Amino acid sequence: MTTGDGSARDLRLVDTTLRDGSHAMAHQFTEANVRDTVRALDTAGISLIEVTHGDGLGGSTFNYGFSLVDERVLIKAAAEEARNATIAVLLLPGLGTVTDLRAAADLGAGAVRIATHCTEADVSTQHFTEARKLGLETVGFLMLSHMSEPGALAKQARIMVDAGCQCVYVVDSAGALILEEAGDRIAALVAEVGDTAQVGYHGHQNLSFGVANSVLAYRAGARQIDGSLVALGAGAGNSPTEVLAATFDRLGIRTGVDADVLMDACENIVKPYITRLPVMDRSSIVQGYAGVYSSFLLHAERAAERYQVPAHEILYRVGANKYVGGQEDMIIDIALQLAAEREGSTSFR
Ligand SMILES: C[C@H](O)CC(=O)C(=O)O
Ligand SMILES: [Mn+2]
Repeated sequence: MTTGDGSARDLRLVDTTLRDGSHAMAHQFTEANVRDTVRALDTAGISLIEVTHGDGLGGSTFNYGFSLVDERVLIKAAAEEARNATIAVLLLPGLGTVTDLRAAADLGAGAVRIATHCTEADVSTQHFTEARKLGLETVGFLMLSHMSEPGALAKQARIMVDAGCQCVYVVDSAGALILEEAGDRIAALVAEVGDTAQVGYHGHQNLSFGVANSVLAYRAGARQIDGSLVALGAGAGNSPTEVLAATFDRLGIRTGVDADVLMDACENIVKPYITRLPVMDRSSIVQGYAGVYSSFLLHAERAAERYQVPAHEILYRVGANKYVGGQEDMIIDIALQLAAEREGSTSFR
C-alpha cells in the first residue's frame, strides 16, 4: 500500500469524527467545525474522512434527529477543504437513496460506506452497483457484528463483495466485542473475501476495547481501521484516531499519519466545539455489556428524562429485545413500559 505522497503504508486509518461524531453532537456540526476538522485531518495524513449525518445520507429526520446544517452543505465544504484526502459518505439502504448518493458524488464525495445490519447484506447490492457506476470507492459496513458468528458474518461479507464492495468492515456498533471476538471475525472475513477485497474494523469504546481490538484486527488481516478524534462518536465513542496513530506507530506499523498533528487537532479544534466528551459511564457500559447499538444512547437519555426512568434500565431492555438500528421508536415504548411498571409498583406500597 502507498500513501498519496508515494510512501509505503501498512494500514489505512479512516476518520469518522464528522460522521459517527454527529451522534455525540446530536447532529449539530457547523460548516466551520467541518472545514477546520477536515483541514487538520488532511494535514495529518488521514486519507479517508467520513462526513454525513450520524445515520448516513438522509438521516436528518424526526426518528433519527435533525441536523443543524444540511449534510450536503457539509459534504461540499469538506470536499473543498481536503487537499489529499478522499471524502466518504455513509449510506443506510432504505434511509439514504441512490439519488442522495448521486448528489453526494456531485458535491465531491469520492467514497461511500454502505451499512446494513449484519444479517442483511442483500439490501445493499443495488447501492454498490450504483456506487461503482459513479466511480466511487466502495466500503461495506456489517453493523452490530457481535450478533453474528464469524462464519455467518463472512458469508454476508461475500454478498457485499460480489456486489462491488472493495472493503468490508466488521462494525462493532455496540462496542460489545472483546479481543478474540473481534479478531476471529476479521480472520473469517479475510479468509472469505481477502483475495479480492480488503477487510476493515470499526470499534466503539463502551467496554474500552476499541484500540486493543484494532490492534488484533490488524494482526488478523484488517487493512482499514476507523477512529474519531477524542473518540467523538456514539455511545462511549469510537477508538480515538490519535491513540490509534500513536499505538500503531509504537508497534512499527506504518499508517502515514502524524499522531502529533492529530493531538493538536484534538486540543485546539475538536475539544473547543464539542458539547460533550464521550465517556464510559453507566449507560454506555451497559450498551457494550448488553450489546446495544451505540447511537441509541442519546435517544435513551432523552426518554429517561422525559419519562423519569433510568437510561441504563432502558438500555438493558433494548439489549434483551435485540433491537437494531431503525428501531429508535422502541426506546420510547420501553421507557413507557418502565414508567408504567414503576407506577404500578408504587401503588402497591
Ligand atoms: C449508522 C451507524 O451509526 C453506523 C455505525 O457507525 C455503527 O453501526 O457503529
Ligand atoms: Mn459507529
